[in-house]
Amino acid sequence: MFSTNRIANTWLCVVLLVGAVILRGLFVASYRLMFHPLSKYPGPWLAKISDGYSAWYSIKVDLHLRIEEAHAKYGPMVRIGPNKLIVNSATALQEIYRKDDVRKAQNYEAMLSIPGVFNTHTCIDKTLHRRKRKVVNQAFSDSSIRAFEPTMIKNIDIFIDQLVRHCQCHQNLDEWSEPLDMSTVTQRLALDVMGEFGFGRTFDMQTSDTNRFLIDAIRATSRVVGLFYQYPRLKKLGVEEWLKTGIWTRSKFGELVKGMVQKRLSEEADASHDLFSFIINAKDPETGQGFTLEELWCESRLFIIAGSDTSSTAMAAAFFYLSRNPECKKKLHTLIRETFSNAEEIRTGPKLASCGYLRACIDEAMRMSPPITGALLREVVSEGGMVIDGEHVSAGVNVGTSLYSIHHNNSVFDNPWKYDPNRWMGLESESEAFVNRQRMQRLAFNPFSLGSRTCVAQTMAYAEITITLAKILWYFDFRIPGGPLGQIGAGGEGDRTGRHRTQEFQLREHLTSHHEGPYLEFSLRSRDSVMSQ
Ligand code: HEM
Repeated sequence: MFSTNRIANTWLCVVLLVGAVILRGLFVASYRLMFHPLSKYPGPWLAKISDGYSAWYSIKVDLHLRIEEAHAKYGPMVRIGPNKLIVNSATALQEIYRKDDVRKAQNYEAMLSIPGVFNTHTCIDKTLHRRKRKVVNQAFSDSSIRAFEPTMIKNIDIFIDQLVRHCQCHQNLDEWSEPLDMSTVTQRLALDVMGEFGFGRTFDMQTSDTNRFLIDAIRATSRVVGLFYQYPRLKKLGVEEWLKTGIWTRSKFGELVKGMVQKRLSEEADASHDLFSFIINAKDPETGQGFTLEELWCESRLFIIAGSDTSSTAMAAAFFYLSRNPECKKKLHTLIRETFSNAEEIRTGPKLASCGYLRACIDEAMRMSPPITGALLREVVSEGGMVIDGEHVSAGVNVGTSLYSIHHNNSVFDNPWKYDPNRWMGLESESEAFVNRQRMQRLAFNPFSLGSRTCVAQTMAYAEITITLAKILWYFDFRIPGGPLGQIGAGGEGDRTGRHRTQEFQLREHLTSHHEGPYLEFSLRSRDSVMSQ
């Protein structure tokens, strides 16, 4: 009798609890659908009531495609989360990222690997960010990048050397190498450059297997962090513990970074020209405090991820588009041979700067496949809210523009899904309409974001990508292999998820992006060019 009552009571409690949860859910959903300041904006209905929508598509690495689809269906202003308004216009982009009415959204806090420890990228507080950025800016000044350039070129030359070996120098000039996955080799190069830039020592990714787990570790870290960025509550609920994805490689990554930081700290600040030579002794002008050990770890992790994944995406994308647009590649081959008299001349300076078409090909690759594809969220903090494209948006709302969508917005870019570097070439005799169009394009093109939170490393990234491409074009020709390998990295005809464009390099978004291919075959352009190696 007693136990029957107990069972009945337990059931009653369970039913009441489930009922309360359902009621609360219904209440929250009704509020978000009908009374929330964003209730008048269109969007997928699930996105309006829960961040679960963004989280799900973040897991599927497709969120940029779903946002693009929502813009096509609903127009330039779409609600992609209960509190997220995404606006697809060049004017909104300028208003959101350049104005002082916003700061980084609280979602960035979900990226922290140590609670309470922010790095330059995750800082939400504007004052703290200004102080960190001031220190980090020194490492990226023009003179600093110039001083680092020989080390960068040393690593690019290892890349070239490996390719020459891959081509097996003894072959006939008209023979082609085995296909090579450009995503993998550019990731290795970018990581070696970041190792040198961050800690004054290479990861030896290009020449040894030891640290190659880093590629998987970075991908696993970015996927987990990207998920929490979309749905911060998941982190608070302790979901990280359940996510076994890459836990082993992620902790190995953490140990490697800690080891490198410790080793670097045991040396003099100026032992090498790297990020640490600037931040080891930097002091906050107000508190007199320097970076703590935990801050150094977090800053280092950021640089390794932000600095490698992005540059390698840009390089892999450029190889993809050039291999599919032989007329552009041919023009570049001629340009590089006409501009430089030998490969050693290929470094930053007036000659490289004069290669406008090379820069146009790189920019066009980043327009088509931006290394960061998503909407970088900003919270409106001005008390009275702010106006975006004529619409009043209340304080507390998260706003953003998807880089992928704005880069394919057909009111800004003619034929936006076509790889066309000429759209970046200023042709003097063009009409006023053409000049206005170009001005609009420039306003909308923002692979490095804009305003006070723009990428700190633009100059360095362009130097790395431009020198690498120019050297490859100097030494090699490349082509797509036949068969299925040649299709890796491209969209598939008939795909219904937004990946149907066969001429588009496909990115899998998780904050930064992962990608595969293109697989390319290489052939040396002339033996003389290798002899000078
Ligand atoms: C093609 C290469 C690159 C692209 C397209 C790129 C893109 C971006 C973008 C879009 C942001 C803004 C992120 C946000 O608002 O959440 C950013 C920030 C940042 N990037 Fe890059 N990046 C590149 C290369 C690099 C490299 C090589 C480094 C380091 C060596 C780097 C370090 C950073 C840092 C520290 C920030 C945070 C800046 C701040 O908030 O003050 N990036 N990058």
